[in-house]
Amino acid sequence: MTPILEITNVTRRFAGLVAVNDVSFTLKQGEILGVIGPNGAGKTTLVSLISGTLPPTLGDIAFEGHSIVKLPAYQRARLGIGRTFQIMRPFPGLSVLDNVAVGALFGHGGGESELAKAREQAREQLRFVGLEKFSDQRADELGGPSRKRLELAKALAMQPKVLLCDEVMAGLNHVEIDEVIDVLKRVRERGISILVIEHVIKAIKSLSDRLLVLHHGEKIADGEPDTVLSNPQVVEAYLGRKRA
Ligand SMILES: Nc1ncnc2c1ncn2[C@@H]1O[C@H](COP(=O)(O)OP(=O)(O)OP(=O)(O)O)[C@@H](O)[C@H]1O
Repeated sequence: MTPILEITNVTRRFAGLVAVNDVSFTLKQGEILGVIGPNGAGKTTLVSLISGTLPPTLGDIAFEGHSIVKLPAYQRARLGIGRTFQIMRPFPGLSVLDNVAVGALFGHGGGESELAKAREQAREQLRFVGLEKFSDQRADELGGPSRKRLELAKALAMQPKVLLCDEVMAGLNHVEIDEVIDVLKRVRERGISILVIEHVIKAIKSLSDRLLVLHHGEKIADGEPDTVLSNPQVVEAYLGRKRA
């Protein structure tokens, strides 16, 4: 079966710095792939390269077997690539409901053409992530944990086939992390493939089918979570440093 995403020899340079260095991997249909690595390893850059907010310097990215590397971000979103942002950016003057409705209006397949339908779709996503009771509140008045859920609801309203999650658990407590894990597992049950960047090892281990490790922009491991986490190079590069 063709992988839903195929990243081939992708490199991204910023002036003298190589943020992502010749990285290749696939995301299979219906898979949850965890991406870990120390600060500055290139994780967010990788998500930006896939979603199209940054072009790669070299390499190719294919979605459902077709190269998307020349497409702008909005076209990739319409094909079915949704993402959350590490730095959350709700539209400040809009309600929680309308923040999500914007995603529904512009999402996969061109989105809902009418606002009423978009709001209905937004309501469904807010129910799904457990934020329905905040629907009429202004988005910029939400607390941190709820903003993380809002990011997820916004991305889901675009009806993606692939969801790219950039640290949706950062700053959450254990209970909130378990709730987000539950939401992401239910997202996968809907048939959506997920690439998730996370620093919380316990969370990403319980969530992911496979783990990929980046270090200084290079892929240093890719495989079954227990095997990857006991790889000496990974322990040295990531876990060792984190404990220090
Ligand atoms: N727009 C940019 N211009 C210049 N350098 C950048 C830019 N974006 C990222 N970088 C650099 O690229 C490297 C990789 O950054 P990136 O944000 O992808 O890492 P990360 O693994 O997501 O880190 P963190 O875990 O801290 O979020 C870093 O050295 C960063 O400073």
